[in-house]
Amino acid sequence: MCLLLLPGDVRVRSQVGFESERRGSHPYLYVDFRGLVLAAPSTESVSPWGCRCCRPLSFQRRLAVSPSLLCPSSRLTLCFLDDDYAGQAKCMLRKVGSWDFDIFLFDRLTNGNSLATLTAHLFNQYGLIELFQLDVIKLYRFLVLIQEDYHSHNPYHNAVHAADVTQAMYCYLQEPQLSSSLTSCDILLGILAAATHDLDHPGVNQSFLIKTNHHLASLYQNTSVLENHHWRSAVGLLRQAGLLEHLPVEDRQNLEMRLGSLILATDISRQNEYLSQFRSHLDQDDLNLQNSAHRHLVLQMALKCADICNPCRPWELSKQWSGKVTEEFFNQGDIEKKHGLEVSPLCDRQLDTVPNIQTGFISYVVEPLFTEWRRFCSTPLSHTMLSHLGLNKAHWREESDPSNGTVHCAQQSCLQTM
Ligand SMILES: Nc1ncnc2c1ncn2[C@@H]1O[C@@H]2COP(=O)(O)O[C@H]2[C@H]1O
Ligand SMILES: [Zn+2]
Repeated sequence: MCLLLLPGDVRVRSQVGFESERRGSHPYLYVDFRGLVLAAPSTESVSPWGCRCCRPLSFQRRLAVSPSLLCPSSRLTLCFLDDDYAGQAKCMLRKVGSWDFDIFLFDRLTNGNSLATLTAHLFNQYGLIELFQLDVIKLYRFLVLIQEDYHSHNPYHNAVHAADVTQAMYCYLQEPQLSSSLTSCDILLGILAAATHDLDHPGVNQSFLIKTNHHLASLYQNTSVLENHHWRSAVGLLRQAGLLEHLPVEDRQNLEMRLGSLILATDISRQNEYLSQFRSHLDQDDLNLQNSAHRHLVLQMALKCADICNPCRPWELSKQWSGKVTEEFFNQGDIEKKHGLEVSPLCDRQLDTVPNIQTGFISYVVEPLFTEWRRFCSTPLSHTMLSHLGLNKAHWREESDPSNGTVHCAQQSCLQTM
């Protein structure tokens, strides 16, 4: 059984090629989805793999081009993978629940389509399409829309980060305590929230938006500005794709509200609020996963963990994320300097260093969260994550300049400004 829509699938490639020749420049899309072959005219739903205009092709072949409805200023390209790459990507998905899943490799093997591919796979794996009677074409359309709504030029807040968070979320959803109590609605929301939690991220933080009088800051009254925007963007794309339009209006509204509550929980400046609430439940040992409010809190905590789990990944993966997030911070600092604005904490490439930022972030933000998570979920995965975290912190400590101890304090105050 083929669980995955991969553009490299031989059937997909050959049928598109055939239709493409027969119909001139309007190829049909044929997608293998759980053994089902679907067809959709490209003029209606375009490529499930989205617009390549902003993203350089890696090492794969460009075989067909179709007009774009998603990106009118450019043309959509259907890129098909060599069978080798498709095979390797499919192979990787068999281990989608492994903590050492290499999302960077997966993104290359799917030609930059890790988010859409992974999310579609998880929808399939959980049977969400049948459970929620989803229209697969609308689902593809939605997945393409979200993938393309991430800014590919952001070093960190791009679709690969969203794919990484979605993969981590899947690992947490598989934890026995969660898998035995979550409803299919919780699972749908968990995956949707992970995939959309940073939609349309501009690559700068909230304090930058506030001090530059960005319209989003005034729209959301300087409160969880980015997270509100990610949520509203997600709702906009859900409605645009019509993915949930067949559901009763109250159910749809309820899903949208819960989605918002999950995404808003990723506001790192509010971490202590969520953490104290979670900690007090753990202290009183009163979390009851039959209670929907408690399950929702656990989902919020799971998403928060997934969002900042990169320092808990094996070193080779973790250090890549550290480099990317710092590059984005420093880019912001460069813009601030250029415009004579005060440089935000951690954003000064002349003063801040990757090792110092990492040791501070791990000690003050990541460790406290994952320590509580392990109290809740004392599983091999939780122990593995904390063990990587300790090793990675030791790596960064070795590399950090001992004379630069002030950065750790800066990191604490930075919880307010991230
Ligand atoms: N490895 C890291 N080092 C420093 N900050 C990080 C790291 N990973 C995530 N973050 C910050 O944590 C924030 C979590 O929410 P965001 O994804 O919006 O933005 C993230 C970054 O600002
Ligand atoms: Zn994020």
